[in-house]
Amino acid sequence: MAGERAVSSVAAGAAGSGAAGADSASGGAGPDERADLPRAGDGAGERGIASGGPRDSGISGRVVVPRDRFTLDASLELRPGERVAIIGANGSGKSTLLAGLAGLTELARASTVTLGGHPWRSIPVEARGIGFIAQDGLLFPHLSVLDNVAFGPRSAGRSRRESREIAARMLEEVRVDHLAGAAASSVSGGERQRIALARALATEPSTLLLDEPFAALDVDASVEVREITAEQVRARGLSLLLVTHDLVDAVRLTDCVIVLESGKVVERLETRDLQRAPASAFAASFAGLARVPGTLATDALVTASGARIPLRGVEVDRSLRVGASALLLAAPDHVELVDSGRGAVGGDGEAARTDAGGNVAMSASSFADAVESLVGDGSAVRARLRSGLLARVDSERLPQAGAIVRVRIHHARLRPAP
Ligand SMILES: Nc1ncnc2c1ncn2[C@@H]1O[C@H](COP(=O)(O)OP(=O)(O)OP(=O)(O)O)[C@@H](O)[C@H]1O
Repeated sequence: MAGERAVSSVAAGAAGSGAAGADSASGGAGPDERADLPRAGDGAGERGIASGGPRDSGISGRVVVPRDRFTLDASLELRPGERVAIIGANGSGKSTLLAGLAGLTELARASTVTLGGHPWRSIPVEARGIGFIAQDGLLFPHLSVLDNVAFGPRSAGRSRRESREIAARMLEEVRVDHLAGAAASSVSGGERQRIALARALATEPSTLLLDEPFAALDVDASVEVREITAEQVRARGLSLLLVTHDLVDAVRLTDCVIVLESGKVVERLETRDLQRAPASAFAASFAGLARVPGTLATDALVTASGARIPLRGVEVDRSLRVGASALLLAAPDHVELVDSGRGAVGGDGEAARTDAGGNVAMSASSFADAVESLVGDGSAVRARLRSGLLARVDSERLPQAGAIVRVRIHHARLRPAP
């Protein structure tokens, strides 16, 4: 998206303030279709859009945008007040989806998006009640902080004095009122994102579109801006679409997560289920879980890439039958290297017994595996094991790649393979 954002910086700055973006410029419905809807310049901004109008209503339908390698074709359902995280690998189309809804990228004719039941194109951008914040804030560098925030209300037809009063109030709400007179080009990253939030809020949006708004900030600033954003979103009952690569953002700010893969929605789940029941590989890795394909060999043992993993500490889905393909989901913090064992993987000496049907039941709680590599995970080091599991490691006693180790799972889930 970088190129598009750069050329659209004025529109992006204005998107939070309701100025025309790409798709309104590209036409859309004729005058009759829009008769009951607010228009640019008809004073809608001064009165605010009446409740029950598009601003208060959900967004739903297909967003279609052709891209270089694929066509984004994402079905979306955002109910009023709902907060949704959009996650996916780099280049999966997350920013394209947001840019399309912000009016910064033209939607293809095949799109069927509606806002409150009205066709998207029939509603002028400034009447959609959408605020947009990009990773780098996109403030107008030649304006003061106050004038950046006043831009939206001013464009919507408010007087200069009124617009500045609104701006001052918004800056106070996000706790950067002391910067009102500063040049926008002189503020820090954290301040810039708060000002961008104030600017979006000054247009009284009902939906906020946030494209990795905390990603360029240092840890302290990102915590502060995230908390202020959460505060405002909740206090105002805003709907939210948040593009993020950060589990904390999703958990703190959203109720629901959609996963994009090559422009398609491949999974939608509640945020609280991210660490419990992610179906896609991306959602599992986003949640920090190892996702290990294996086979339920007995009712007490799963085999995975040569490792024979006892199911002690593992919650097994009731529908799984012996012999079925399964997925073991485990957070690295719940997988411990108990010592560097010896011998071949699988020949691990657990106390095993054979039941009447010839199935092997394991009584041991640990098993042998091999360290494939060490991987960084934020501030922690993890061991990637041959089975596919990730284990926490003591940074004072890092195992060697290739070492045979004993592993104990304290908590994990075993689900049917998708
Ligand atoms: N203006 C454009 N025209 C055509 N293709 C584009 C344009 N901008 C981006 N793309 C391509 O569209 C695809 C999706 O890009 P997009 O920026 O939406 O992905 P993303 O999921 O937001 O990625 P990231 O996580 O890296 O920000 C990529 O293949 C990208 O190269």
